[in-house]
Amino acid sequence: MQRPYEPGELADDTQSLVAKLTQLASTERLLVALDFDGTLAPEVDDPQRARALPEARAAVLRLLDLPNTRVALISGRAMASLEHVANVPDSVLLVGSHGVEFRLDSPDIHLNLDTVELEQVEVLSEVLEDVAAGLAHVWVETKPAGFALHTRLATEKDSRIAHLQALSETQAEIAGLTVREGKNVIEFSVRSATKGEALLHLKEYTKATAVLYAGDDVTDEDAFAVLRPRDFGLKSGPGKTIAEFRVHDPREVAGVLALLADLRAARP
Ligand SMILES: O=P(O)(O)OC[C@H]1O[C@H](O[C@H]2O[C@H](CO)[C@@H](O)[C@H](O)[C@H]2O)[C@H](O)[C@@H](O)[C@@H]1O
Repeated sequence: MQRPYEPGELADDTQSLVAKLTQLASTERLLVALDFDGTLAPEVDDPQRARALPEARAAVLRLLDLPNTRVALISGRAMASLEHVANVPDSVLLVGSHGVEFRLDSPDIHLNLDTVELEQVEVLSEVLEDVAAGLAHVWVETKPAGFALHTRLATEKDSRIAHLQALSETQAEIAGLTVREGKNVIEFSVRSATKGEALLHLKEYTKATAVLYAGDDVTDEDAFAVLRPRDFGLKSGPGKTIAEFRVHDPREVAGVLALLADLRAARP
């Protein structure tokens, strides 16, 4: 088992990270918004088996208990899948399907696809299931307003074919489709929404005076893009980013969240 994270083990530029985190911790109303896969939970082959690291979960629960502090998860997962894998108290605000689905302080989740969208979902399903059927280890995950085509366990060649076929065949059938490329996945949605729009909505909803956003994938860049100078952007893992700070992996994300909880709990 890995030993617990110690402050001082953070990746690059620890001093400025701690200084900015200290400033963030003193804000009046704090929103901590977190991506799930690759940020709180290490990547695994079966999406339904992904779980937040125990230390990440513990830090989230500590933050949740602090006054004037809200915690949100903003994920590409469908809401039902996010609820299942995250298994967090109802007071955590949830955003699913990259900003298409919201679970705020009431249990109701409204989506209400119109007739055209419902037809598009059906066409998408047929096209993508067809692509997946012809290639080994390529499979389709269903979401309320679209689908994710997973290629994690496929060969590089099959993965390329899957992406090319899925892109050309879906776009030939449906105009204006939202397409998002992620880690070993390509996603198609009949509703357009971004994590940036979701974060702005949550910021307004919580009346937050400052925000921490942490994420690891390309779609998280939309959320980093709406952060203001007083906010805190944290990228988990490698890859191009506009986030101000970076750590190596979910374990280090958990370390940052634990330190934020310490700093916020200790503020006068
Ligand atoms: O926005 P996120 O919370 O990061 O969700 C992004 C996608 O996560 C899931 O897929 C990814 O994680 C899986 C589990 O580690 C992995 O097997 C897969 O290769 C990754 O792409 C989820 O299945 C997708 O629906 C999410 O959009």
